[in-house]
Amino acid sequence: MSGDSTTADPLDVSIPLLDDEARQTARDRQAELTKPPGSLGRLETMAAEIAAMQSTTEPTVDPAVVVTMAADHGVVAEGVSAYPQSITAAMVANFCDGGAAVSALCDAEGIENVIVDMGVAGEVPESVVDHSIADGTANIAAEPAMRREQALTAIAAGRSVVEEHASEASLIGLGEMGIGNTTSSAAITALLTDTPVSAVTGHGTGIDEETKARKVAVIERAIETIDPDRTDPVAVLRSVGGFEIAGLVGLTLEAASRRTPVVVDGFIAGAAALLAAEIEPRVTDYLLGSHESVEPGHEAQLNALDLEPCFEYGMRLGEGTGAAIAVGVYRAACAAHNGMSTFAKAGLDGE
Ligand SMILES: O=C(O)c1ccc[n+]([C@@H]2O[C@H](COP(=O)([O-])O)[C@@H](O)[C@H]2O)c1
Ligand SMILES: Cc1cc2nc[nH]c2cc1C
Repeated sequence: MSGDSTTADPLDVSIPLLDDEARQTARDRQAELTKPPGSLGRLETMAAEIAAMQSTTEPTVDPAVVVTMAADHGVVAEGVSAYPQSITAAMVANFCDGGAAVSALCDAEGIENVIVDMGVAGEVPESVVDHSIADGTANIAAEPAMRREQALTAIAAGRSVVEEHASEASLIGLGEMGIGNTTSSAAITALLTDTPVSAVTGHGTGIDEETKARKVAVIERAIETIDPDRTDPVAVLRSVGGFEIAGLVGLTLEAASRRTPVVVDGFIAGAAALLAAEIEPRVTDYLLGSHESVEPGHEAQLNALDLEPCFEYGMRLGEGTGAAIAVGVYRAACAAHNGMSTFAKAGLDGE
């Protein structure tokens, strides 16, 4: 974002059109590479789409950065998660020690993992990027999660994270951590995809059926009581969202404005992507799929965003784990595209 992020309107974003010429050049090259046309399947399309996003003849994912944003949720007081709130801060410390799943996967893929505190209720290590808005959101069962001004500050913070920690990134993966955030994400998804709450609410960290029924009731009551204007994404975000979700909204908007592809992770990242797309629909041009989450509402998000997942491995962890794995897939697509020989060069053109 140009200028001072504290005074500029965080929703004011200009997203460039995809470069159709670069996409066509990439497709033409794919047809000349030493393989039967189309034989690399979706890897061919992936390379061409990244070329159109980056406006280049040599699409790349490197350097790749996964940003993991963390925050707490007041709604955990309603007993909607299988784990206590303190796990959020504990996992942030684990990210910093390199001991989390996302840490191991980022190490394996040569990805930088940036950890951001957007509103964790508890002590976090000093090495964490600090954009904490408050010690967790309010309980949406009783009141809106945050003030509108807090939502806007969090979006601005997400945008500044790109400038300050991922300005050189060729690709950014969305990651998050926050006990209770599947409740927020289900509420956002129900509101923005016009789907019944029961159809988009899942087992999160592993709750039983009784707890899931309570989770559905809590979300339904929150939506009924707060009754946000569904056509105003910031109203939806501030009513039932979370600080880490708001940060990811800003991150996504800013990355797209810089032609940087964004790999959407699971259900919570998907909720952030839905909100970003409501703010600026062209953001969807710059989104790439990762896995298909076990959370039932993920499918409604992927449909609304017209996003194809790369794999379905039964994952439901978040943190940016799916995005980190997907980087390897997109890297493979770019490597084949850039590194292969053509029929003419390799003397395979039948002469
Ligand atoms: O990414 C997903 O699809 C996903 C699905 C289920 C759970 N999670 C993670 O689990 C936490 C939220 O689960 P819960 O049950 O506390 O709402 C949060 O830290 C997420 O990163 C993530
Ligand atoms: C241990 C643990 C790790 C997580 N990572 C993302 N969400 C999580 C939830 C729990 C409970």
